[in-house]
Amino acid sequence: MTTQTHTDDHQPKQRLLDSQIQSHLESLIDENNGHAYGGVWTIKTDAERIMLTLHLGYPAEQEKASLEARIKRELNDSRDVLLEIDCQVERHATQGNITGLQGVKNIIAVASGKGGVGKSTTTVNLALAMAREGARVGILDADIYGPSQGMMMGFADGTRPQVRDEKMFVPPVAYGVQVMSMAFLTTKDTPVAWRGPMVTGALMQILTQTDWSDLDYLFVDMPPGTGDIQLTLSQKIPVAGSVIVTTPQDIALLDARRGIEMFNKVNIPVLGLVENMSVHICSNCGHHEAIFGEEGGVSLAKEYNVGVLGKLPLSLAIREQSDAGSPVVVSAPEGDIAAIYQSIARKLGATLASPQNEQFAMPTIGMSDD
Ligand SMILES: Nc1ncnc2c1ncn2[C@@H]1O[C@H](COP(=O)(O)OP(=O)(O)OP(=O)(O)O)[C@@H](O)[C@H]1O
Repeated sequence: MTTQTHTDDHQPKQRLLDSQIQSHLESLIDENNGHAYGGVWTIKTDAERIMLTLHLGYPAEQEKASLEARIKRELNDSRDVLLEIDCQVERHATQGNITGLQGVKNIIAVASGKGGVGKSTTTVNLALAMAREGARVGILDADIYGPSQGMMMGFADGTRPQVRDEKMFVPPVAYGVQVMSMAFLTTKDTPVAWRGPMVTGALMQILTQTDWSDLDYLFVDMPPGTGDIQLTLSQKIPVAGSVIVTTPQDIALLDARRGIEMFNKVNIPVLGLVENMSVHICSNCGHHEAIFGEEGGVSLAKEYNVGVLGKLPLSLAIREQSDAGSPVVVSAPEGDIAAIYQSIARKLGATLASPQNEQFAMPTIGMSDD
């Protein structure tokens, strides 16, 4: 089997048998999870074209063009290569197999060990990136003490969800994403000095009384930290997987460690870390500077055997666009930063859908130490 990665125009192109195409494609590595694609291809050929359908359990629409080009190079066939991606997101196991939520296939909790690391910004851009990959997506802003999803998604102050049948909230939609937030139900004067049980009770009520419509992924922007509220939510919300947002700063890493341990305790797979504000790129000269230290998230990920889904630079555009209600993934979708969020979204979907994760999602026996 030839596995050429480069073609040059002078090299005579080959004409592969369908079985050869099949074995090339099966051994191709899925860059979103590091494993070979295997038998997920439908192949049709004629005199001029190789028509491929890739069947995936996660959305990857934004990767289509680059993957098609990669396959063209790999096969080095004289015919044209046309790629379609068919995505079927399945419902994955929840912690302890607790009952899932109507209208939602998979809930992803986005957490951080401490406040201010960019968890909400990451959630909103990740959700929008997932939608651009072709998934149906929602966001629940559970960051009760600083709900910011409404503002970042461009909703006007005072936005309220409609109520259906006097009991279900219809989530407002922005950029194709369904959003619910405590901020839609309260006023600025509502006291936020609620105690834990009130907070978790109110959030569970919003979660279950929202008429989520046919979502592949619902991102829950968790309250920052790893206290009682977070632990209770992690036990009650039927979560398929979690993402931890951290900065490379030591203290944030210590806190992120607590986040991983909290999810381990309640048997929620940590699908990966997002390292935020990992380098500063000078807007004048383009110089990269790791102001919060280098590779912190990577070493944490190694220690706990979780992957780093991606790293975001400290960037003025990320902050300004979120504040303006038009996060960078939708305001500059072709830019370098949007590309990082797109890659994180695909990796997240691929990690959740991988068979390795299903094994991890099974309840573990005899592991608990408390
Ligand atoms: N990569 C980044 N580059 C520049 N600014 C960023 C970046 N990520 C987040 N920010 C900014 O940092 C501030 C804090 O971000 P954000 O509100 O997302 O953090 P958080 O972890 O959700 O905070 P909290 O938990 O307190 O709600 C915001 O002003 C946001 O715009």
